Amino acid sequence: MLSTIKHNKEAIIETVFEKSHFCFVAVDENGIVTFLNNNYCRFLEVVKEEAIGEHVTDIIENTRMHIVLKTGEEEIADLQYIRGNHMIANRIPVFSGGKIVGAVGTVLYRDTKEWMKMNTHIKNLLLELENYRKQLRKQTGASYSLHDIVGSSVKLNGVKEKIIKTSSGDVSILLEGESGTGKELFAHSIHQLSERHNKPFVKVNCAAIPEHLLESELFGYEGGAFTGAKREGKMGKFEMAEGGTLFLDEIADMPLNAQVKILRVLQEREVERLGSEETREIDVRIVTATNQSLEKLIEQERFRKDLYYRINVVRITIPPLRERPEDTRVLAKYLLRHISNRAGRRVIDFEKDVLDFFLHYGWPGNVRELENVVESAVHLTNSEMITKADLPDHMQHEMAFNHNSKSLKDILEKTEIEAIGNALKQVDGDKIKAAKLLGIGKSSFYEKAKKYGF
Ligand SMILES: Nc1ncnc2c1ncn2[C@@H]1O[C@H](COP(=O)(O)OP(=O)(O)OP(=O)(O)O)[C@@H](O)[C@H]1O
Repeated sequence: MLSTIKHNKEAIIETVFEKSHFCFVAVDENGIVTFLNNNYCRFLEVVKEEAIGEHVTDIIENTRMHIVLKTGEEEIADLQYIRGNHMIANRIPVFSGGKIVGAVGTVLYRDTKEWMKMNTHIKNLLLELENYRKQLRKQTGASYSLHDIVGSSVKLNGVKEKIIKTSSGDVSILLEGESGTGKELFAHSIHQLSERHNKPFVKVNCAAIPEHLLESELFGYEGGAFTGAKREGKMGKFEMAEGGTLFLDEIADMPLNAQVKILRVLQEREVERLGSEETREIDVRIVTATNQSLEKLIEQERFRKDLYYRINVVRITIPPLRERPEDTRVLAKYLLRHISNRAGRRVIDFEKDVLDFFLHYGWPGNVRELENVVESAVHLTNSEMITKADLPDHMQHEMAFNHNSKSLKDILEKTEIEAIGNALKQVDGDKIKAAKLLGIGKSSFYEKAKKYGF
């Protein structure tokens, strides 16, 4: 390559400067034009011989080449208005022996139309790519990947790393974590990162399907297998996930009968539709999630130990939001952007005290709770900023308290606010019942409720 350049230096320079589509100009340290290629001459409608030797400001409208000579700083992709158009220019100072000896300028696009054409072309390609991605996600059922999981706390990054390490391969993964921590997002990501990514991702929410339907949902049935069954029969979720991933969400709620059958399917790698004697081979990877302790359920004999060992080959624990407060701010901002776009409302940010509060709040409902709080605030706010007044009442109470939460009196008050709020929630706002629940008199309850604004 170097020897080709050496031997054909002039021809190469000629091609780069004269034959390429771009416009080039070079000036010396005083801003005098020393080179202007034919393209640029045509664009400026000047004669080359007459332009060379003139000061660049006399030849090029709105140029900044002389300024770059002074600042010594390059200007890349700058918009320059010239001959009725905005063009896109680069200006680069030339140094020799530590001194500026001139500058070169290139025009990348002679007008914004040219640039727009290129931009539209790229945008169209990106749109096409996104459409293919969407189609694939629709076909496979897995809509999220690791990129959709917002947050970069040490704890969350640790989880992401574990997911990356274990996704390829067929090992069964148990995701555990409190409700709303993002277990489903991680299950999708595992599928997307695995070799099975272009095969189906099928989710079964074990808590949402009535017990008597669970087996037919999972294993399918033959036509006429039971009263009410479809004539043509039905494919079960195991078969639907063939070649891909079956995500069993809320596995702790799986009835014991179904647990036995699932264990058999996992051991034998074959399913039998209800009402059929025929077995069908299946190749499915199992990912499960739980927000309850399976160990406790085993102690209570509500979960089978053998199934537990099958599904718990790799266990990944998703930490609650309160244990990774660094993620709260970025998540809140991401959710605000996402929700306000979807709602078509211009809400751009949170007031500082709201973000500070988010950082210290306990988030018992985790990211789902944060999502709900942002959603309701976007709809309630009257301005472009989310303020304390746009938050749910219980948060406003807590925020008011947090201002001066040092003394024992404050701590007692905080506890009272929490207890009263919780009691009222439990009894649907009935103050008499709430007073009873807390074991205090009616008038004392009314007094406190009034004090705290309930
Ligand atoms: N890190 C994250 N980045 C972006 N969105 C998130 C993140 N974590 C959770 N979410 C969002 O929070 C909501 C709850 O997440 P998800 O349903 O995955 O939680 P879960 O742990 O499966 O809850 P459950 O146990 O109740 O089923 C979803 O809308 C999800 O998109």
